[in-house]
Amino acid sequence: MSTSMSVSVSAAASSSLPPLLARRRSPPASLAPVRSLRSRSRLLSSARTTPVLLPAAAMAAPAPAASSKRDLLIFDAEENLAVALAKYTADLSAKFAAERGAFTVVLSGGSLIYALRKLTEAPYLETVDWSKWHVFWVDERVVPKDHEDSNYKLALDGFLSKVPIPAGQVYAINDALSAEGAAEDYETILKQLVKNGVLAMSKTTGFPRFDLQLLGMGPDGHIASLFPGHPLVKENTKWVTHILDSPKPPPQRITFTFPVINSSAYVAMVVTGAGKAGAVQKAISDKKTSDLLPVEMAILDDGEFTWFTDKEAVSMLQN
Ligand SMILES: O=C(O)[C@H](O)[C@@H](O)[C@H](O)[C@H](O)COP(=O)(O)O
Repeated sequence: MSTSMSVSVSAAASSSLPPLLARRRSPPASLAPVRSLRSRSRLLSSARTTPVLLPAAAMAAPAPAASSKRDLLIFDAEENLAVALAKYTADLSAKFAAERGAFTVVLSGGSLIYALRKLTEAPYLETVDWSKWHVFWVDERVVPKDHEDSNYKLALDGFLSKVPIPAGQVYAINDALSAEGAAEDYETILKQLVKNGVLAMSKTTGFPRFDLQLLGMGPDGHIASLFPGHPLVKENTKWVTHILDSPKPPPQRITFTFPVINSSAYVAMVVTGAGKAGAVQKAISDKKTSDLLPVEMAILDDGEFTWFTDKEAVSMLQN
């Protein structure tokens, strides 16, 4: 079992790092396997990062599963985060296109879409094999697709309209249905894609295994439309469910459930800004309480979970 978390900080940011992180640039010999450090270095080779390993006790997630791995990347500026996120995503696109002939990518709403902007520019616009992409939403607001609140519209305007992904491989919700109907319909579509081999299944969990989920986190620690204290965080049967009383407007949404998020091969948790520092601090702390935030419940069964953060988002970690 691997309970380590590796930490990488942008070289440009190192002089202003909190002492805790800066001090741990020379890790003791007893730390996590070098293998995991090597794989991170390869993946982020153009991000000008200096990987550092922290001991499990310092950066533990709650009970990681057998093959899960967690990394914390800290960037001095959102611009550098966006550069690294584009390379990370393009590298995974190439890997899965070669391995499976398809790349299943899940988007959230919010600031994540802006963070993907470098993928729409050179070199990625030309080098990524966009024909292999299949795009999904981890959550969607139950509004018409051209509504300002639509996560589909947000992604279309900021990302999808700028890259040549085949239209038939972009899986928006059916906005003519109720929230309950749209969730059931979305789950049916996922099951069809499993049958035809586009979407993988986890051999251990029995839930679909997306290649990459690109997620954001709210200041309250919510991810997808799974909110703190809401009964939906305990849903463990459905793949997709609905919510009628979302504390973040609009109230009606559909969302992937935790078993689907946690069956992913890769999750990028993209979190910036001081407003999220408290939730990041709680999520990364080794002191776990019974009132877990939804982001703390994102524990991959067999995959790699990577935080993409900026200095502001980790500003409470030294405490
Ligand atoms: O539909 C939604 O509301 C989003 O999918 C939501 O889950 C989002 O990812 C987080 O709230 C973070 O949003 P920000 O990055 O904008 O804070």
